[in-house]
Amino acid sequence: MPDPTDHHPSIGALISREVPASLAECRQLIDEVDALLAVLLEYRATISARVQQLKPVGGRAGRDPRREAEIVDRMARWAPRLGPRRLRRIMTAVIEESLDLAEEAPAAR
Ligand SMILES: O=C(O)C(=O)C[C@]1(C(=O)O)C=C[C@@H](O)C=C1
Repeated sequence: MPDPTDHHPSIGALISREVPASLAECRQLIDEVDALLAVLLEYRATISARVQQLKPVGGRAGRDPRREAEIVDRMARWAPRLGPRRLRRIMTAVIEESLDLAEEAPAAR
């Protein structure tokens, strides 16, 4: 898989900055990164809700552990310090919350 920052150069520029030395600057950068994470999580949840409508069995009943393991393994290539164990915990929460949202508010058709 190509480096994801190849397609999103502004993200590449953001993460290639040196980690700041001051608390205020670190928090400012964290706020910037968290805003991006929020936008991406929201978008991911929207796509996941659509997938639930497209699968023969959607929602929690159609949970696919093999697909979830593939997602984590692929992500671990781009987040080697977090690694698969932490990423699995993070992505399990992300996926479960997405399925929960999809049940509450199905994707618009
Ligand atoms: O790919 C799927 O089959 C999905 O339902 C999407 C998704 C996800 O949000 O990534 C959600 C639940 C599955 O267990 C696996 C992945």
